[in-house]
Amino acid sequence: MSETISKQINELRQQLESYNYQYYVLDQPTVPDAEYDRVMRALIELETQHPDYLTPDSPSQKVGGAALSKFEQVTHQVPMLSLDNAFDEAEFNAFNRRIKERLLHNDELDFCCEPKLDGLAVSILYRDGVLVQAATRGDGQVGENITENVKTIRNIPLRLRGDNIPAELEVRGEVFMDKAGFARLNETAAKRDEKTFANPRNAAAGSLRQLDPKITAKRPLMFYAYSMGVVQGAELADTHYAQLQQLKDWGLPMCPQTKRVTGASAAYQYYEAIMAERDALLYEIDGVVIKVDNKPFQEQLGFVARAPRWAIAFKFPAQEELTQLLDVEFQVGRTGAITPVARLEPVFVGGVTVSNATLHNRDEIDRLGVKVGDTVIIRRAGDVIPQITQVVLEKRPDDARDITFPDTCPVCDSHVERVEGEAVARCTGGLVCRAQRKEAIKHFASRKALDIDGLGDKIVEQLVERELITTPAELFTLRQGHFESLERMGPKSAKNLVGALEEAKQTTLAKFLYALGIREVGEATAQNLANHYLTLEKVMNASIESLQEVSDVGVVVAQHIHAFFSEPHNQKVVSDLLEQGLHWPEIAAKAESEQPLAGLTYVLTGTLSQLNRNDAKARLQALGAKVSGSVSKNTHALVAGEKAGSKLTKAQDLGIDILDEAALIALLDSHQG
Ligand SMILES: NC(=O)c1ccc[n+]([C@@H]2O[C@H](COP(=O)([O-])OP(=O)(O)OC[C@H]3O[C@@H](n4cnc5c(N)ncnc54)[C@H](O)[C@@H]3O)[C@@H](O)[C@H]2O)c1
Ligand SMILES: [Zn+2]
Repeated sequence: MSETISKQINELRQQLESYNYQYYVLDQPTVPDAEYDRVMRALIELETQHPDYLTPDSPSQKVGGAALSKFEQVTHQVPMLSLDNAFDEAEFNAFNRRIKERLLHNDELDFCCEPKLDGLAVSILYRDGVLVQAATRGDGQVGENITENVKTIRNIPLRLRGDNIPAELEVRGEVFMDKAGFARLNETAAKRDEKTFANPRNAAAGSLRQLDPKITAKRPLMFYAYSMGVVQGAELADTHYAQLQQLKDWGLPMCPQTKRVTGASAAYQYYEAIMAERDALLYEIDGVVIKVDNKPFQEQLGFVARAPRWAIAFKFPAQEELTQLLDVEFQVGRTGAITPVARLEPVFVGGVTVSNATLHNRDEIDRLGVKVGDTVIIRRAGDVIPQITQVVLEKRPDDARDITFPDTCPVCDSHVERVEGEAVARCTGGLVCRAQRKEAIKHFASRKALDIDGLGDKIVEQLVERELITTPAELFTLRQGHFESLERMGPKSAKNLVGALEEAKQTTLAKFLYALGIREVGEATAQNLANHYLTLEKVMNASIESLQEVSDVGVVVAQHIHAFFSEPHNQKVVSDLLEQGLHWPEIAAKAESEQPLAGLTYVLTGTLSQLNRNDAKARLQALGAKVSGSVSKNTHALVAGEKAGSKLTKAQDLGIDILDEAALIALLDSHQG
């Protein structure tokens, strides 16, 4: 029995020592604070039940981590301690009861309430008002000399101001990084492929413990004072709150949210109010610190091994927790984007139970290096959706398995496309995929596409939900009776819809191509494709290389078009549509007279006020003209709008014809059928 207890205790101690090392020395924690706190509680519980095993070198009796030897060491005349924790209201009330009993005090106590800043404790020594030394907490007894680094923090005065300045004043407080500064620092680091910090606390610690103060100076560090250490040659106030005011008068920054209250329930209200404000605060906090305000009471209460009895860190519910990644599922969005979603062992974090988290895309999976079966850190802060922030590698099981992205859509089995340079993978079955059906059919029927009069979004939704149609082609198989069965649809509207469908069958190749909803193929691109290839068959068979010859089509769009028409499901819908009788005038059959600008190259420049640039281009192309982006001796004419620049000058130099917008409109109108 006793052997197993001692073994258990040793394991917990070793675990905590390793966490301490990663956290305090490397500034790189591997588990969330909540996990650390749990292990610590388990240790304290065992040590309380079996006091024989309690030793002074147990992590439960020690503060922080050892001072790094690369810095000069500073011995603290008054030890820098940690704080005891309360994790809920009952624990906080127990704290209040304990101290009142110890003080034999029946009335409500005054408390000084402060946000618990998530940074690191620092001691700053002023002699005759001048900053002479600064040190980290280290192990509480011995810290690191970081004077030059602390001097670079902008809101720390190098010289005190005001009256009655003590001969010696040791100020204690927290150095931290605000949320915006932390985000910027990590962004820059990520861009340079440098290591990023897990949280603002580690970023602050890592920045402050730099051997080169010039690096510290570049980091957005801030300081708030929260107590005094050694003080000589000054009268001090007899409450903690009033002492903070004295520090403020001497020019030291103090947290603006600090407040004095009377009684435990007022302190609890403060805790709730700050928790509600938490997301809006500019800096990260992990709770509030409640301190007995009366200084003589503080002295009476004194200390236990590693913390004062007169204060407590009342922690907020954890925003980071450990859980296990059970599986990864792939969801298809309404535009075909395939998103990996993590299925998690349900865990209570940030105030809710979380069982799913998005993994965004393949790049994110690679960045995390995560496998199914891994223990991961999940973070949920405020309203932000839950994120997996880190993998706990030391907890990886032997049978952890790689996450493989599907080659085919999990919904419709169409091919999955991943365009180079884009993080997102997509289902190419735009016309058939159940996940994309509603959007695809709405787009197909929209005004600039097939323009099916009366077929609004609500109707499409009903048709799809009732499974009356699964593809745009099936729209044309619907009879009046089908429409009449829909909500709020009279016989007359149903009849009109059937007529509108019949009418929509007569279209143009450009509109048909646009209606298919190929990614990044807008109206203008569809028109260019039609002008270039003249027939649907040629568009469908075009290679990626050939597609790039079409004006405005780059490699990405070419890949989208090619992938779309390579997908057999889509080919089937296209042939179904043709079978339903969709048709358009053959462009190739156009008489010469209908292509009056064939062989002529136009260039558009400057701002057009009446025509939109894309329309102007499309109309020129419809008349057979080529529209190019640059002026050369082959240019037939330049259309110059307002504020035309270098292209106009070049055209003038080359003696090329120049049209203004009015002339262009006249030209287009003169060829209007
Ligand atoms: N994730 C890990 O691996 C890991 C490892 C070690 C420690 N930790 C975390 O650190 C905690 C222990 O660290 P700790 O000993 O620094 O204790 P603590 O951070 O829980 O509390 C003490 C510290 O609070 C800070 N503080 C902030 N605002 C304050 C204020 N207004 N007044 C007084 N102090 C204020 C001071 O720096 C003080 O040293 C653990 O509970 C755990 O959450 C995590
Ligand atoms: Zn699909």
